Amino acid sequence: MSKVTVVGAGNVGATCANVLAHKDLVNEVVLLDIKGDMARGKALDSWQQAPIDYYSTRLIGTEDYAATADSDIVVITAGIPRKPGMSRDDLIATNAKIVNMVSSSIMEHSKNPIIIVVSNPLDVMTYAAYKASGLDASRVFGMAGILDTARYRAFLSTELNVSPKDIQAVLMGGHGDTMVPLPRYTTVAGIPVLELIDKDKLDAIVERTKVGGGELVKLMGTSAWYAPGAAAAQMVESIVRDEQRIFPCCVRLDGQYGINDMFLGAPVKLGKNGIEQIIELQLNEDEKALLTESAQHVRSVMEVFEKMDI
Ligand SMILES: NC(=O)c1ccc[n+]([C@@H]2O[C@H](COP(=O)([O-])OP(=O)(O)OC[C@H]3O[C@@H](n4cnc5c(N)ncnc54)[C@H](O)[C@@H]3O)[C@@H](O)[C@H]2O)c1
Ligand SMILES: O=C(O)C[C@H](O)C(=O)O
Repeated sequence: MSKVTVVGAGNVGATCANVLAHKDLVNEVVLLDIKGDMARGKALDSWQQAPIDYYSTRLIGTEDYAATADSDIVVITAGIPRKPGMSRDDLIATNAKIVNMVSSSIMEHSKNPIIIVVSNPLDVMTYAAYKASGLDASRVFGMAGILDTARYRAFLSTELNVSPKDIQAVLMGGHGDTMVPLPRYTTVAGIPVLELIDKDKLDAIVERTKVGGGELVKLMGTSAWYAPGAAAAQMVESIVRDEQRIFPCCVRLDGQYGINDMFLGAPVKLGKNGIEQIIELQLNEDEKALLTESAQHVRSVMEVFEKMDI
């Protein structure tokens, strides 16, 4: 694979492009934005970092989809972020149109790319990109779970005073306050987390994780970008290197977990073909109930999307 396009040269997109360049994975990263000069400026700035940080990935900034031709992977970060007091779902009216238009424009220039959606509301925007692109569901998926578990792992790392490198976790459901962190599947260097932390402290961390995006929106007046940009780049890396890594991603469920025809967070294997496998965990009744509640919420936002005149 030789070419990745990142659409949206704002906070998340520019960070993702910069992290990708540092990984030296591909020949070219195209950064596209309706603000062409902003995209050109950020691409040039990142390219001028190459002699300092030693990478060869060329960065091109543009507003012209012709420059995205034959992209292997496209990361969509175009769209507005939320402000304090807003939910991610409040972004749907603006972002559905943007994601729809971006996905169609990408398909005019690339035959069979893999699309990773970042724009919010994530689960429904991934569905929008799937519909507009006409690609197989294994090639259209969303970034959320890596970010949400990273927050959960970071909070646990602070509480337990252990390296975040040693904390493994998985999380399911929609990318919103109904997300489902799974303590039963959380380990610290192989030790079940419940052997290391009191249940009430763990419950507090789970609750903080669920509103982790909102915590940052309150602090900054806009949403996060360092961890989100790096999370999307990590997905690209697993695909380009065909690593077959297992991450929670927003994927189309087709009967798995008893859920049909909707995009929702679940653990998957990521490789050169995109989603190589959806992993079905043996959830207990409580976990299943939380997942059902989360799916119902995403379904209600999907219904809003279906009624929109795009
Ligand atoms: N999935 C996640 O976990 C996650 C994490 C962080 C942010 N997000 C979402 O990502 C999106 C971007 O966030 P941000 O902080 O980078 O916002 P931002 O405002 O910094 O950047 C968005 C960029 O999109 C561009 N844009 C708008 N319409 C466009 C179009 N039609 N074509 C091309 N570019 C267009 C804007 O010009 C802007 O530069 C938001 O919707 C945000 O909610 C999702
Ligand atoms: O919280 C947001 O609005 C952005 C993103 O979904 C996040 O979780 O950081």
